[in-house]
Amino acid sequence: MPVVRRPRATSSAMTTSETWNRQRPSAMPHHRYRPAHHRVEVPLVDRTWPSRRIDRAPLWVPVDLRDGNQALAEPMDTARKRRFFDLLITVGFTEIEVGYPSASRTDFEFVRHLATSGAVPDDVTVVVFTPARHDLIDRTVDSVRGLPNVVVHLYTATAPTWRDVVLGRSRAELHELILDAAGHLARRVGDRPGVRFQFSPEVFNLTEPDYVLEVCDSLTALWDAGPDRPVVHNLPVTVEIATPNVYADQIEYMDRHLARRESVILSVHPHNDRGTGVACAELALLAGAQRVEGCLFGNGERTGNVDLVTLALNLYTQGVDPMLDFSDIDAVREVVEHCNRLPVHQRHPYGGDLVHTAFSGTHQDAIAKGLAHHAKRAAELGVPAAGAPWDVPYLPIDPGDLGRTYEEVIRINSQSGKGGIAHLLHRHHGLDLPQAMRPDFSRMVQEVTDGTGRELAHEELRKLFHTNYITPAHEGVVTLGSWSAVETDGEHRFSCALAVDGREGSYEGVGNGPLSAFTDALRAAGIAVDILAYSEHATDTGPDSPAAAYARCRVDGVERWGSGWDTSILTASVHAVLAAVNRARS
Ligand SMILES: CC(=O)SCCNC(=O)CCNC(=O)[C@H](O)C(C)(C)COP(=O)(O)OP(=O)(O)OC[C@H]1O[C@@H](n2cnc3c(N)ncnc32)[C@H](O)[C@@H]1OP(=O)(O)O
Ligand SMILES: CC(C)C(=O)C(=O)O
Repeated sequence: MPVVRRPRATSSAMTTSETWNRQRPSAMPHHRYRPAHHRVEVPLVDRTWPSRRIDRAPLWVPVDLRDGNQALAEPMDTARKRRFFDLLITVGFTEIEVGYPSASRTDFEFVRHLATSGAVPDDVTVVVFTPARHDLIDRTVDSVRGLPNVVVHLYTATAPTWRDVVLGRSRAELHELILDAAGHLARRVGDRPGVRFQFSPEVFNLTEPDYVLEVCDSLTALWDAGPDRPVVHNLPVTVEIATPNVYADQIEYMDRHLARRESVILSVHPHNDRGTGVACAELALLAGAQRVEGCLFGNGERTGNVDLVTLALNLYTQGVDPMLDFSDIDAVREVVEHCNRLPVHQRHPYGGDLVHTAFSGTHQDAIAKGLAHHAKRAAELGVPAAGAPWDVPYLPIDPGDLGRTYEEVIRINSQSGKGGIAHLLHRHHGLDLPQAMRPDFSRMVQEVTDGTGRELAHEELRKLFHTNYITPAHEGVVTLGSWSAVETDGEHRFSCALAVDGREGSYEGVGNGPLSAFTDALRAAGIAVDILAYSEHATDTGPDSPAAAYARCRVDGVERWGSGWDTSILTASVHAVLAAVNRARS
């Protein structure tokens, strides 16, 4: 039998990974697929985009009413489109793709509705989409009659597989078809002021770069673009097939080589098939893109168009004005969900229900400390908390900036810890548990959440705290009847009626404070009590606000926490000690 030798490892990394990486080959037929670099080659070696920064917002162009709409099981009717359009205006978009007028009567009529209803503000440009067919171009041009600012967007797929399989045309034949359609469009538009042109070589990311340049440059010339009437060349990732750095190289290459560059607006249109649409758009901006097409919350064909909300708020959290207003993100989401009839995922960046919420203990602890630190910092700077620089762990954005409250930032389940629990009790019920008491209550909460497997709302936390730490003062084996505490010349005297295990009696104690006098009275009743820790605070502002008191006591050798809650601080503190006594003796 021949000896099969394993090839020797060529690097130390390989040797190491052979020892720790024990994954097994999958049974899936990965050999059916080709790596991206076999399908697309970008002649760029001296790329500069990796060391650039994005310091301003691009021109955002929402395509929800066209690309998003064409991906819906039930396309929007005029009422839904209008609601979406109005939202886009409110958010601040100034260029909006409104439809594919030659596709359907609904789309055509919506554009006519915009042209005749006064819905389009003077500074807003409407984009309409058309394939390269004379009859469909005619219908498109008819649709925009009366609209003052229009971009007519012509598209044709240019990638080899589409040329060969879908359109059945060679490079030259397809180029000819595009020029013919673009010429027809230009003739139909004539010298109408306020109309500009856009071209998308669909599947740009799989098209040979020299072919894209050839086609785009010829259109720039045909449409006679100039800096005052620039053409938009929109270079889509129609279907993602490569890592985002490849797209960035493609865009930088186009940025450097497109003719009459000052007369061209370089636009990008990423989809999200590999889940990297946002990364593609951001790297494309580094690489020279000036305009981004996408949809709110990433609706669109298959896995969606790039999400403009995420892109804009990513910029915002870098201190860059996104030029869009998402200060009521839930209202935006509500309209988008209504119009698309699709839900936004709970984990969706920025807009999902759960994205500002921490369930896990260490995250909650850090957030609670971070929020307290933020409030302190704002006070030191003399500015409202909403105006102070934001640097709170685990929260990349202040939920308040999106119109969210802090209510949902921390929620409690079995993954939670003492920091989060204390934060909720404090925030919602004014109970500021002493640090040393927090682990004790946290264990109690953990027992419930582990036992039920479910979340505990802040009201349930309060009840649990109340039942375990406050109620025992009133319902234990030691009950306190009428009592009084007086001070004479620095000496405190505590007189009370006590029932211990059902035996009633009157007792007195003295001490250097009311609580030590109370423990002295308890000692007289046969209960040895040491107060090991004690604290108290008002639970709200104002003279009538209740006080909370916390006491850790050693009672006949057993240590327990107790708590009291009363409008009188003294009563609260007496109850706290009594609750600890009862917990120790139960
Ligand atoms: C990446 C994108 O999002 S592209 C936009 C996709 N959006 C849509 O398709 C929604 C709206 N579309 C429609 O309503 C219809 O497809 C229409 C009205 C445009 C055309 O309808 P139909 O005439 O019935 O053709 P059909 O839908 O089958 O489209 C395929 C034909 O269009 C051709 N075609 C595809 N893209 C283009 C284009 N950009 N320019 C010209 N022709 C094109 C195909 O080659 C094919 O032609 P063939 O019939 O000669 O083989
Ligand atoms: C044609 C362009 C704009 C497009 O929608 C795409 O490629 O996804």
